[in-house]
Amino acid sequence: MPDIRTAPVILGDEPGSFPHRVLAERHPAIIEQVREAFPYGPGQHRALDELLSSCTEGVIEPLPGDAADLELWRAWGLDEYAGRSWFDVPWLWSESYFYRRLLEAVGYFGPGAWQGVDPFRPFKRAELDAPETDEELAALDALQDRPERERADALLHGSLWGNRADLGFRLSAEGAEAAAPVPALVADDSETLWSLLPPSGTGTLVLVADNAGRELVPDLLLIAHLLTEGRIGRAVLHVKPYPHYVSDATTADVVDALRRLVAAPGAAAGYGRALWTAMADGRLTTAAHPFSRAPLPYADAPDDLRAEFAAATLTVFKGDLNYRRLVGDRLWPPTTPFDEVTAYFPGPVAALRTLKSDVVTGLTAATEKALDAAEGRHWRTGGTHALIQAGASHHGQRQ
Ligand SMILES: O=P(O)(O)OC[C@@]1(O)O[C@H](CO)[C@@H](O)[C@@H]1O
Repeated sequence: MPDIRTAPVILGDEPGSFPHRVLAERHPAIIEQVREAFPYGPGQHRALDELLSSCTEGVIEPLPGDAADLELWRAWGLDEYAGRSWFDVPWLWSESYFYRRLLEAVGYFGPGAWQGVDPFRPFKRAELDAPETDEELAALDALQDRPERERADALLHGSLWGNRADLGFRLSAEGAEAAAPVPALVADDSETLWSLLPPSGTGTLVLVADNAGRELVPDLLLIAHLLTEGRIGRAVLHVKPYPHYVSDATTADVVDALRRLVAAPGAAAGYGRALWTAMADGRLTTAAHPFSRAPLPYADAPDDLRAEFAAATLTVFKGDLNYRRLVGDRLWPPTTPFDEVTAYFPGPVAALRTLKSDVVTGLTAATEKALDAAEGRHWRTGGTHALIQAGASHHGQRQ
């Protein structure tokens, strides 16, 4: 049985590795993409230049002394990592801190006229307005006459594969959407997941969202279905309090997605109206907990968040980053049981994720062997495979 304390934490220090490429190539590309998308002034250009040289050849700089979240970041490890190379500290930490610094550089935290302006908004909007979104919404019309379980499965898969539409990922994986996923699902615990949400259920679903746009829309459709069909009585949608990892959803993105749904033709508008009503009467709420953007695994979640997860009927984590944080950003042997790495979690938990980083658990030895034989390491990061994992037997013990 693998020892969960000894699987190595992923760093970005190995040239040629996926994490190294993210730090050395993706982050500079994101800086340039954001710079080109806005008519920023000289101060912002200077700050972006400084961030570019810091993250490629410099060291991690501390936050300004008056930053409102300074104490939070100190509690999350800033004092330990400041002064070290971005490549030598845990990759999860390094990436998360990069996004914090990017917001700083463009004046997101103010004071000033750029306070609160999401540097990723143009990309999120473009995706929401894309013709592909129209096509996906139009496909709902054909679903309406199908039995409940069939609709539930279709919407679960919509939410799962919606995770491929992550904008940051596309910067370095153009074409992944068109590639044939073989086998598409490397693990499928959907029966367990549905058994946790029976049609007569009245419980609470916590959905920890990932990306805005073409991922958030199907997440919302799934929630609408579960509420309307009585599989849950309430849903809490956890989003980020600040823009993060390019396309991560914030409350503003939820508003955009809901407005998009209610304005759509056909069945989509009905889902949108059901959600709008559920927001008004409190059956659907959004949450933006500070820990949602922490550079740490969910095993380190604070007590208030643990209590919320403990009280939920099911907590669903969406996407690659949330998966890394749920199981720990470590190089697990892929056959490490999902139940084992999530044993600390205080309630029933599920993950819906396309594979876009090296972390994976819960595979059978045969699946791992077949994937390695067919693709080498590419299946881990290419975004062409996905998993549905769920576990109900938890002790909630801290690691
Ligand atoms: O969480 P998401 O949106 O599914 O994916 C986030 C991601 O694009 O960012 C990281 C690299 O920057 C990887 O974990 C993953 O590829």
